Amino acid sequence: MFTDQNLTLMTDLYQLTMMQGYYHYGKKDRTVVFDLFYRDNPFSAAFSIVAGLDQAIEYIQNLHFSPEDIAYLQSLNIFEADFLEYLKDFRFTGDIDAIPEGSIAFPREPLLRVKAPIIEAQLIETALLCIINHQSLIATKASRVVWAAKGDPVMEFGLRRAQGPDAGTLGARAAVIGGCIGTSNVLTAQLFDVAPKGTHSHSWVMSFDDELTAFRAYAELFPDMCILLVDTYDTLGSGVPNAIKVFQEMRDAGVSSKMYGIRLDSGDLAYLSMEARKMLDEAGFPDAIISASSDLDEYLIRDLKLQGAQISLWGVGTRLITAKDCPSFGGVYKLAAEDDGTGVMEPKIKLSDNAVKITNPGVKKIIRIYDKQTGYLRGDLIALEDEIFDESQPLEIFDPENTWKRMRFKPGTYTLRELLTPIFRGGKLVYSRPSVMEIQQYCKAEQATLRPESKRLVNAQTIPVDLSQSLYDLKQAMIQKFSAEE
Ligand SMILES: Nc1ncnc2c1ncn2[C@@H]1O[C@H](COP(=O)(O)OP(=O)(O)OP(=O)(O)O)[C@@H](O)[C@H]1O
Ligand SMILES: O=P(O)(O)OC[C@H]1O[C@H](OP(=O)(O)OP(=O)(O)O)[C@H](O)[C@@H]1O
Ligand SMILES: O=C(O)c1cccnc1
Repeated sequence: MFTDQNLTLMTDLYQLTMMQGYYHYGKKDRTVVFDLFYRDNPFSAAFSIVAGLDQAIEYIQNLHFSPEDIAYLQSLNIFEADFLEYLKDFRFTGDIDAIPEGSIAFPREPLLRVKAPIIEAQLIETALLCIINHQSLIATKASRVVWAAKGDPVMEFGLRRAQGPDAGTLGARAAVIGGCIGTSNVLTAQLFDVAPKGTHSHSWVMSFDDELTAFRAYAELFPDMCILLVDTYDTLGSGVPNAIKVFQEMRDAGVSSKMYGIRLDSGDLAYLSMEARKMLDEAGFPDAIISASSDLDEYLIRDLKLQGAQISLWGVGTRLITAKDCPSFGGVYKLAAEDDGTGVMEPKIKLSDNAVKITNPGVKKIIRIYDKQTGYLRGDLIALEDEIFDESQPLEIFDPENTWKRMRFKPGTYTLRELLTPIFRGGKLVYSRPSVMEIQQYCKAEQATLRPESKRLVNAQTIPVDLSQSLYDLKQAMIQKFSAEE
């Protein structure tokens, strides 16, 4: 199931009952603004990578109630006839702005901003969250795995252990956005024009009378992607020696391979890789690749490197595709403003006893601040949409929780960039959709704007996300007003 199909009923029932309510009470066309944002980075990271926008676009473009959908809703006997009639011509007619896929993002920033009639904006909450939450989670996890691999290529191998076909296929897409060089999932490779990657399995070896014959047969068929799995019987006793025999036979026969080597899939990967490296080097195959898989993640890869593992190609499955140590991305979708009836967008706020759960009111934008000299990201500012920031002026930002914590930037020392990009205007797509490999390149450049301290796997240095003075003042005034009304 993919987002180029009609997924209109892929929503929570309450969105439809509320739509019926907006219709019934004559407020369906009231314009509102919703923000899609999250409150905490997954994996205790200092940032997240946003992904899934392209599927969100397809979802919006295909949004309509088919005759079957309407017949089904009618069969529930909870919707009024005129509302069901209205649904026949339902389409998304609003505006969407979003942070481009592959971007670095931080908590509380609107990743996506929907401005639309309330009846439309309400319906799409669930699907947008489902799509963006999942891919952002996997892209972020992948960026960590790739970071731990320190420049070694990482292949995504998780399909068989993903939480279903969509998670496996779109998760692999997100993994490539996060930096994986390719995926074993051929459907992902086909759909998104990314590299299919792979070796062979134990069953291949076991299906032959002996390991050497299995290796020879594979090498003959696939000399240019000849990564032999050496751990079926005895990694150092037979696997590596048999692989070396086959590499020698290829060389003797004048077969030059673009890519050859071994894969380790069990045992002590550090020890086995170091021993295998020695054996391959001594046999005259210093360019033979040693790849590894076996329940790997960013921590194990880092650890294996610290142990001196001689692995230069990584296959990462289960723990990446399932984001095993943090299985959800926690994005939410909250009302930020509503037309007051005269065309003016009135800010809305959700209060909470928990300060971080109080929403930021109003129609907002995100301004990213870079150090002009180093290009490093210094902080983000969430501001009201009509605010103007001028790089030729000094800029001061402050922590909204601890307002004495301030950062000051002199003119000439910083540059600004607005993150939210127009995607839909009046229901029409106005965004040119980049390819997954273009998004991967952009994501790499994005990550280069972070200092290494912010990419650490544990205790990463956080980056300030502040509110502009105007937004801060508005928020405080609204908190006071609603607290006083209680
Ligand atoms: N040198 C190492 N240091 C830390 N972790 C390692 C090292 N070598 C392997 N590992 C990890 O330890 C775990 C190995 O688990 P385990 O011993 O249960 O299985 P295995 O060696 O893969 O064997 P099998 O597949 O036969 O069950 C994997 O997550 C693997 O990545
Ligand atoms: O360990 P992961 O990170 O999840 O990577 C994917 C795993 O899937 C395969 O194992 P599996 O036992 O399913 O099949 P095999 O017989 O090919 O080893 C492969 O050998 C990896 O170990
Ligand atoms: O090609 C591989 O080596 C592979 C593919 C899927 C899962 N594990 C390994």
